[in-house]
Amino acid sequence: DKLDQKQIEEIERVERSAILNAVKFNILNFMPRLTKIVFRKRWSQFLQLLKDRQEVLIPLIRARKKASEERQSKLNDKKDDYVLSYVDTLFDLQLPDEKRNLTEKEMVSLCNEFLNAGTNTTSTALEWIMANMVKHSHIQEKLFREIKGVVREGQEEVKEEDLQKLPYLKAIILEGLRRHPPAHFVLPHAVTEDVVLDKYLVPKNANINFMVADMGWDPEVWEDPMAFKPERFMGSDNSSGEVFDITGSKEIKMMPFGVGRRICPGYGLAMLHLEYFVANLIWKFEWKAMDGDDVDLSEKLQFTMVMKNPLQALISPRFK
Ligand code: HEM
Repeated sequence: DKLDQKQIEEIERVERSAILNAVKFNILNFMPRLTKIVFRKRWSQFLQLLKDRQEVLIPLIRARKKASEERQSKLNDKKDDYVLSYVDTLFDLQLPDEKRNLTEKEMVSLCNEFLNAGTNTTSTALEWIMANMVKHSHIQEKLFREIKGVVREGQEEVKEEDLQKLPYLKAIILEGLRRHPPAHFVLPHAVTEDVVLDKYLVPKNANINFMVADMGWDPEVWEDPMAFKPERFMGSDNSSGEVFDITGSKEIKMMPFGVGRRICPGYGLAMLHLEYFVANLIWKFEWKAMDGDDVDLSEKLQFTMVMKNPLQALISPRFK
């Protein structure tokens, strides 16, 4: 909140270029000694990007550290309006094995992870869901009617507390995450000891990952998996009748946020954001395809799996 527009644009510039180059730089994770020679130019672009990012974020981290120290020295019994930020939680963190605090560069790396993991994923999911609202006008209409049944006449905004009364909205978000998970894989994991799984040996330290998208499209688990049908998450179509457990604590039918110990720590916030934004975008506007054009759902791998042709739609206010 306290940054000016120029600072925000600078952060956006360095974060955005990291995202746009993520796929290109991926190869540098493998055999750095070799790739430092073979991909010399790519390495120097990557190092420049890190430097740029550090130049933008380190002054902000230092300013925050100063503010938090000043506050500590003045602290008395009175409560103030200080809101603990993510970076505040990093200052006193001790690495248990090395018994040291984080370096500034490590903090930059973590802030970068948090900023990108918390924005790009949600905005990608939102675009896919809205694309499906444009493509399937009957689903959009059904959602609008559901909201109308809950939100009072003349109420400008769908409020956070209204969201829990909108099961069809929730079903649309879940279906969006199943059909178009922003991350087709989770972050790389590794096993800490040799494990035998289904007769296959997974050796200690081996890198493993999970095919998130394919799990959500498995025809043995999901009927007509490539169709966008929110109803599959509603009462009669959902045999247990329970709210779908996105954390996969009992069974894993899809895992757009990963599952277990390393599940996305932001999944609650992400679900809230998606429900809130989709509800309000549909409550306030009617969304239609351009000139009767169909919506192209082709994918492109960026940092997340984005729409190859970004969504274009005609939107008109519902209330004038
Ligand atoms: C629709 C939105 C989102 C999706 C689909 C998503 C998905 C994921 C996935 C698949 C992972 C990897 C899990 C694993 O390695 O097993 C992950 C990790 C992570 N997510 Fe999210 N995420 C979303 C939103 C958010 C938000 C809003 C935040 C923060 C406010 C966030 C912060 C993180 C962080 C920090 C990690 C790394 C955790 C770690 O290293 O263990 N994500 N997310």
